[in-house]
Amino acid sequence: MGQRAKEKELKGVIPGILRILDKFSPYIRQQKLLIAGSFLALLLETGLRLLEPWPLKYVFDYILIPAHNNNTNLTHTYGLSPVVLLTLSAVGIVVISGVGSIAAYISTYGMSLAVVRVLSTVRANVFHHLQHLSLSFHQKSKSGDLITRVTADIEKMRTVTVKTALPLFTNTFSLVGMLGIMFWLNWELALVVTAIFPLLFLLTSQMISRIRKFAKKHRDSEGVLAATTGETMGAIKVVQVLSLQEMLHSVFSTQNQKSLDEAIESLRLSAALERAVQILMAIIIAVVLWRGSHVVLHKELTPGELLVFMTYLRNAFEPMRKLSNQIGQIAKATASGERVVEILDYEPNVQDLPGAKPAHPFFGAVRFENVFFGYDTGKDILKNISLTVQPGQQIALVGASGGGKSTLLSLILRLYDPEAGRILIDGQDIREYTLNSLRQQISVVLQESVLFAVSVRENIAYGKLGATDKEVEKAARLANAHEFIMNLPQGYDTILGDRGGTLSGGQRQRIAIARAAIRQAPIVILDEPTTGLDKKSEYIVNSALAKLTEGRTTFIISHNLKAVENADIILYVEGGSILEQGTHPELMRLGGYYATLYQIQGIVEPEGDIYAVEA
Ligand SMILES: Nc1ncnc2c1ncn2[C@@H]1O[C@H](COP(=O)(O)OP(=O)(O)OP(=O)(O)O)[C@@H](O)[C@H]1O
Repeated sequence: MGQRAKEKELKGVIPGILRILDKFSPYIRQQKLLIAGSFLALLLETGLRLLEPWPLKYVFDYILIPAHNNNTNLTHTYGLSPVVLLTLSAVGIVVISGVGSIAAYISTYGMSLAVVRVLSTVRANVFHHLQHLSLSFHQKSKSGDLITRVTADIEKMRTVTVKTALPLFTNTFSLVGMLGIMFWLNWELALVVTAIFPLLFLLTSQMISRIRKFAKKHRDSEGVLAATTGETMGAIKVVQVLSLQEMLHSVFSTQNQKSLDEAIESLRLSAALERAVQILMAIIIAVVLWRGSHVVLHKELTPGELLVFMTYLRNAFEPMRKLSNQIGQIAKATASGERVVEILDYEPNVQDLPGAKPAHPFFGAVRFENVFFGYDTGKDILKNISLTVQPGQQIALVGASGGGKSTLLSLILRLYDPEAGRILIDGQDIREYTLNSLRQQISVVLQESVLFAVSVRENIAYGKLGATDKEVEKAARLANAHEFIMNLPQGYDTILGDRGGTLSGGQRQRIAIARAAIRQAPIVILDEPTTGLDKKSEYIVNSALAKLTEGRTTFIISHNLKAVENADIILYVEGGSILEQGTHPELMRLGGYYATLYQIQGIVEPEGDIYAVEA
């Protein structure tokens, strides 16, 4: 492999680290005092580490060797008697090691604290950012994978930075110091030692990018595993009903094996690199010992100095041996970090425009002007939609499945922005309002309302943050939910199961209506809110909805034409266009799509039955 190719491989990790540092720099800057203090302690620790072998040198050169040579007349050295020198050296060993340990403690603790603080801020920000990313991003992402990025990937970065990167940083510092002193003692021997660096560089650069590649694959596979687990657990009822357990188990096992294979490959590469470095180091030690002994015999170096040299080499050896493993770990953490940065790099495509202002309390006039929209570019789902709605009007959207009804209403909430045309509320383009102030004035009840695994009270109060208990109860009464809530084990304080799984469909809808009602929003969106309910539940939910929507601009999607025949405007939507528009009598007179559908429903469903077939 050519030198250029090797450089290219190393380039993967270093820019990765730089990208991560750059993205995290605002959070790192918040900890600058702590980092600076820990760095000073690190300098002191390094200095003392370099001093460690020197007492031995003095004992060897000035006491032991002369004594060994039968020099009974030991001279004073530096004006000190041999006993004082010996005592000072012994005390020196303890003091150097003691103070060095305190400095090491301060630097390790300080740096670790800074890392933990930075990463916990990063994690909180990633979570915040994720919540603000547009629906289009979330619809394309796997939630399990996103969870892994927020949890396991950040945790990986934390452990590796604290346990690996910081010690590596410290070791690199002392290595530089040791090399400086080695050159000062004997440049020839020091050159032999430095000869190892290009070799080390070649070896590690060759392996590092492969380790990183497998680590990234492994992390991605872990994300896929988490996604499969999340998806399966989230839909466990469907899985059991359809007996999908064995099929999903086999999918999971394949993914699991793939993830393990990648993990093993990156472990194997790390281990191979570590052993190779170990052999390299043994060769260097042998050469230095061989050559160093000659130098001592030629009196160019004292035996004590060779001892210092060898001690440095041994001290350097350990970190260097670990270096390969550490670099492997750092490569893995870099892969994790890049996955986190990937999220932070996503810009929400629906966000507050510059100059957006908080909306005034809406009257509820809504206007679509030649609106075009598609989820994927080049494929229009909505085509040239124009519509005018007066405050307080009830608008029903009916038509075939997949015609674009839900999409049309999601544009009012700015879950997506139109590709062409505009939507106005009270005469002003909704993009000129801040997102929050726009959405706060729209209440939504969907077909399957999602409840959170918190108390009933909190679930309702999520509709208006800071709502009082009185407001919650009032909303629940309006939604015909108060009675059944009071019959729950802890009333309003009953904690619901995941996604409200402990309640019936009708009860969930009524809590969702209470959540919508507490907002007292001037615009209400109902997307098939009674689908899937039995007759009795439907009746109760419908009466709650009637109270919720009274006097408010209301958009309702329904497949049951009888349920919406009293609407002020009925829109027949198909293929992304409004094909017919008017009141029930007008559309019946027209004798078009609506009238045909209405008649079909009347034939299939006996008169008065509020159930309807899907169009
Ligand atoms: N997130 C999405 N990404 C890509 N295409 C989508 C997405 N959501 C909906 N679509 C497509 O857009 C079209 C309109 O869907 P939409 O849900 O608005 O129809 P609908 O009239 O509300 O249908 P239904 O009555 O079944 O709810 C469909 O062809 C659908 O497949």
